[in-house]
Amino acid sequence: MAADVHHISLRVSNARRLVKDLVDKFHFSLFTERVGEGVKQFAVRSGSAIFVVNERNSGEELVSQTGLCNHDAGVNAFTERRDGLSRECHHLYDFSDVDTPVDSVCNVAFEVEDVDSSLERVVRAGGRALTDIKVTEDEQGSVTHAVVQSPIGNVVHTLLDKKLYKGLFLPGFDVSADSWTRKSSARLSRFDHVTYACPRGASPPILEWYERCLGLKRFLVNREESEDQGFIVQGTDVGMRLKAFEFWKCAEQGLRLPGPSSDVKPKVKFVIAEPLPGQGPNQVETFLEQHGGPGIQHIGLHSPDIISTTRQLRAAHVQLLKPPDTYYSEIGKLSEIHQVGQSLSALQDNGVLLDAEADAADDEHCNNNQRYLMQVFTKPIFDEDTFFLEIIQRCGATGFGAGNITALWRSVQAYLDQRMQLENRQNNSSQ
Ligand SMILES: O=C(O)C(=O)Cc1ccc(O)cc1
Ligand SMILES: [Fe+2]
Repeated sequence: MAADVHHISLRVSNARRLVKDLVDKFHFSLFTERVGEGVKQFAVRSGSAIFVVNERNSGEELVSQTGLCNHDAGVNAFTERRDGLSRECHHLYDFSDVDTPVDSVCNVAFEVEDVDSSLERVVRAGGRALTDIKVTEDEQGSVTHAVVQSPIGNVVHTLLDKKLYKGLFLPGFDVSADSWTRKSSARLSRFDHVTYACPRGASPPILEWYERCLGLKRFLVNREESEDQGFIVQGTDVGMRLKAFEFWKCAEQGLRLPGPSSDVKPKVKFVIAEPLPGQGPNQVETFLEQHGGPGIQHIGLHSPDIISTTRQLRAAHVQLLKPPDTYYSEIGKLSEIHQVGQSLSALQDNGVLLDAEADAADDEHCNNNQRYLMQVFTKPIFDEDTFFLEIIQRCGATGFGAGNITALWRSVQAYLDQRMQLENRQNNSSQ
């Protein structure tokens, strides 16, 4: 199935507050919104990355009476209907059957060639449609969509076809009254990857679902990964299994030689993280506990200039995770950094991690063909220790670096330990 991410929806208790943060701190622009009785949906964009911020509230009953629902496309032999229509219309292009008790990222919406055939494939492969096929329209044209349940917790996927639509975003959304935007010298350009957290042993059926229902394909996280075990990150205080998958580029575009002149848009990647057995409390389990089940743990956003973006984030008081002090003095790290032409002090001052692909960094003749990536991570952006953002700049590298994942794990662990100590101290002093 040829598809790509159209937008990602979040469901939060205070939508304006999050939108303001995304604009002020991450330099997204608020460009369109759908605000009515009991409904608040805002769309912000940076490059091709679009977040729809939906406000969760208790006003769902109100919505079926507001007349905002659009007509059904009619024929649908395979939908399990329940009372989905009014709830879906609460957050248009979404489905809020099970409302999350905490802020959460709940919908990765895909743009597809044809909703009918995509939905048929999902249902034939054992997936579940949550809504009928719907057509929404305004004077700019029409959009067809349907929502399917993902195999992961509260995450759903909206399948959208907007070939017949010329408007700014989607029918039902108006130009935002506020149009918040910021000047920016280092704007985030696109979604790079979406990382799910799931319980131990849960990744095989999840992968199968994505392959069967949506046609995504597994790829290896890095050269150290084994096909059946996934990439195992394990150390004294580290333990998780990672598997990754993506839409297969060639299925849609035919075989094209990759290279600087190629205009093939990189596809969003998906990563599943599951904790290994025998671990103490760790970041994947903390997510599952505080989120109330599996879901989207973090999203990687691509920056064309990660050092400038990180400086901008720090100036806006975004809390970023610092890697352990030893990270930059690990054996080989300095030469890895110099070999790809980056500066240790710029990376270290900003807490940016760098990972060069082994074969490229080891080969001293490989200077013009270096493949590396740089990453930096925020602390959780909601009230709970759940969802966070990552800024990533890829310079030829397509996977995920083993060294960086371990460093990230350790810095998240240090942050969680600190939070736990603080809570314990507060509890003790209030007794
Ligand atoms: O390295 C990345 O960017 C990943 O997305 C892998 C990953 C997944 C889960 C974690 O808790 C930490 C790292
Ligand atoms: Fe990531």
